[in-house]
Formats: sequence, structure tokens, C-alpha cells
Amino acid sequence: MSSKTMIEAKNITKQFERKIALSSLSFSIKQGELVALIGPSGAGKTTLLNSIAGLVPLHSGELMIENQPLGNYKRGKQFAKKIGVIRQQFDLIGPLAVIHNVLAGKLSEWGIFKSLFSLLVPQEKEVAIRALERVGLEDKIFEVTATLSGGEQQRVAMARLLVQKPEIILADEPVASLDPARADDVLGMLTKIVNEENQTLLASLHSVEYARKYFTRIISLKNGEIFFDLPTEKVSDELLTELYQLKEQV
Ligand SMILES: Nc1ncnc2c1ncn2[C@@H]1O[C@H](COP(=O)(O)OP(=O)(O)OP(=O)(O)O)[C@@H](O)[C@H]1O
Repeated sequence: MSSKTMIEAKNITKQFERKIALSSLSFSIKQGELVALIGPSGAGKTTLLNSIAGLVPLHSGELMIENQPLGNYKRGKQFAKKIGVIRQQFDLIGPLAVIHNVLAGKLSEWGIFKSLFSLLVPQEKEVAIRALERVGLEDKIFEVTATLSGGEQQRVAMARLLVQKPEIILADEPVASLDPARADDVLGMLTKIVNEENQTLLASLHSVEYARKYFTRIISLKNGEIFFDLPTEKVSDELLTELYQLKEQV
């Protein structure tokens, strides 16, 4: 792992009307880290990922991406090379063939003309083929995306990320809609790709089991605050019970 800091949160706070979703969080994540974000429903996981993706403005504090304030990054190509997002809903266009969804990873790089032309004659087809080979879907290249299973669609989303090649991947519940065997398969593949590409991964998960199996560090949130931030091997069952406990014990 390199010592380059990829994400740094400095006392970040986010409030929705009177609800504090993130309360003065601070942490930093280095290149190559595989970080799972866990915590009960409503703890702030999605809000945190969306803040880092630049989709949710903060009330106070600062987010630094590779030592630059997040706001300094221009949207478009520059940002797409820095941060890629993968979600539970996959964000794929169902009626399009798999190849077009994979090549969507190039949209911020291509101009509008090349992007539109690519819908007629796929551009840089070999890039898409290579990405689909890596996720084991090369035989599905011209299938309509919506006809693929949930696990296959999540692999298409991963192939799109392979084409986009961001340095940081933010994954919001990437396997929540998959059955356990598909979830295992998708997380195994995602973390393998991240390791091979020396990327950095921050993924929210409901499953502690997957967090322990695939991630090197676990950050837990509770009521918008960091409850613990530990290397995976230091996360005890007692801490997890406390994290998910419904009411604070008095
Ligand atoms: N757009 C919004 N408007 C108002 N409140 C919001 C909004 N988005 C999130 N919240 C609130 O902020 C808090 C944190 O929500 P968030 O979705 O980040 O939690 P989460 O940990 O991702 O939950 P889950 O595991 O259920 O997805 C919740 O109380 C939620 O109701």
C-alpha cells in the first residue's frame, strides 16, 4: 500500500433540516485501502458516500481528495478519473446492449458527438471486450442489459468501472439486492479488481460478514458519528453488538 492519502474528511457535518446526518466526522483513507462502511439504517452511510462523490453539499468541514479540496475538481473527465461510483441499483440503462453500458465509462472522456456516434457504431469496442472478459461476461456483449440477472448486471457495472478507471471507487450497498452466492461473487471480483488496479475502495455494506471477509478496515457509523474505525481484525463481536443495538444501555 502506498502512503498517498486519497480521501480526507476534516470535521465534516451535514444536516437535513433539523436532522444531523453527519456529525463532525474526520478520517483519512490511503491509496489501496479497502474500507467497509457499516452501521445501522439511517447512520449516515449513503450521505457520507454522496458527499465524497460531490452530490451532497456539506454544512461545514472539508473533504480533500488527493490533498485537494473536493470543490477544486472540475466535473467531467478530471473527476471521472478520480472517483467512480457503483450502486445497488447498478445505474445501467436496461434497454441498451451490454456494450453500450460498459462504454458509458468513457462518456466523460468522449465528447457528445463521439458518445452519440458510439450508440450506432460502438467506439473502442476492444476496450469493452477486455473489461467484459475480466468480469467473465464476454459472451453477453450484445445482449440487452435488462435481460441479465442481478449479479450479471452488477458485473456489467464493474466492467464500466474498469473502462472508466477511477482512482477511488465509492460503492453504496453494491450487493444489497443480490442473493448470498451472487453477493459473494460480486464482492470477490470487485475487491480483486481494486487490488489489481491499485485503486481505493470505500463501500457501504449491511453485511458485517462481507465487511470482515473482503475489507482491510472497517469504519462504523452510528447517529452520524464514527463509532469505531479499526483494522478488520480488531473488530470484535462485542463492538458489533453495541453498534447495532437499538437503544443505548443506561
Ligand atoms: N435528502 C434527505 N432529506 C432529509 N433527510 C435525509 C435526506 N437524506 C438522508 N436523510 C436523513 O439522514 C440520515 C442519514 O441517512 P443515510 O441515508 O445517509 O443513512 P444510511 O446509513 O445510508 O441508511 P441505510 O442503511 O438505511 O441506507 C437519516 O436520518 C435520513 O433520514
